[in-house]
Amino acid sequence: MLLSFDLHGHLGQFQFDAKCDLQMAGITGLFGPSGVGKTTLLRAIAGLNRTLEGRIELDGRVLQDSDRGIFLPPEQRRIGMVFQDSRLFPHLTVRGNLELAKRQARDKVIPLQKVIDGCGIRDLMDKPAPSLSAGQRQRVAIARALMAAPKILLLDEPLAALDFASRQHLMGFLNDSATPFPMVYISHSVSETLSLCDPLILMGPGCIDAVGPTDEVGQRLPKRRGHAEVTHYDPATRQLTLTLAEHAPELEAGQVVGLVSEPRWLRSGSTE
Ligand SMILES: Nc1ncnc2c1ncn2[C@@H]1O[C@H](COP(=O)(O)OP(=O)(O)OP(=O)(O)O)[C@@H](O)[C@H]1O
Repeated sequence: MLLSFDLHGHLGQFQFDAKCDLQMAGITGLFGPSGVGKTTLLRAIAGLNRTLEGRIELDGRVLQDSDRGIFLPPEQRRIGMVFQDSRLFPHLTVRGNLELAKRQARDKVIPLQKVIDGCGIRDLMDKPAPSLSAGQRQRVAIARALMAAPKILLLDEPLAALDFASRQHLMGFLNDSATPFPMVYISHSVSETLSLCDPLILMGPGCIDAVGPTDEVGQRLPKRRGHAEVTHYDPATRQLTLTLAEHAPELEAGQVVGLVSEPRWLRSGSTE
């Protein structure tokens, strides 16, 4: 399924000019520093941003062509979108939200039970939407977007509110679900992007910097340097325990995170 866009315009002082032809399959990562226009691009593709001029075409269908005065509204684009702070229909339960989405689906529906298990929302089904925590709401928002069976799904930091275990579980499920619904996935986490996404789009300020297979483009992602304190040293096994001094969700338990320089206290066999 081909997604093409050629969009340009201003958002206040911010200048945007991005062009790309993307063969959508699986999960495409959209990566770049804060403020370069990732959300702006996804909102434009979904039809939620009328400020940018230009052309968007998905699977042979023109969604926007400013020269010809074409701008399909979001509900006619069949594009799903999950934001970091997605809202659910507040007057409905979780089940009600999912059933409503299912009614919009035309084909390729994933069985409800599979979505419930994949998103880990079995215990939430009869809860009113406003009673959910941020992480629960996020899981339901992903489930709802999948139930609507969009042509493509745009995910803007969808796992940001989730704990490590839920994130791992959902990443596995999204990976499995990406066959019928190709996805574009924004994340600030380097490890999440590298493990989940292929190909990758790298954005610079208001523009596309690179597009290509994760093997190649992934080399350009920033290498993170973690600051950690030594909280334990066992002289018998010479094993160090480090505690990260900052939140670094992309670093996983058991991962080698760095090198201790000048470990004077190591030589003396003491942690003083
Ligand atoms: N409605 C608006 N009016 C003026 N400027 C805007 C508007 N929306 C976005 N911008 C500006 O456009 C730029 C891109 O914003 P955008 O949210 O798309 O970036 P981003 O790459 O998604 O950032 P982040 O990773 O922090 O979410 C920013 O400089 C932002 O201030």
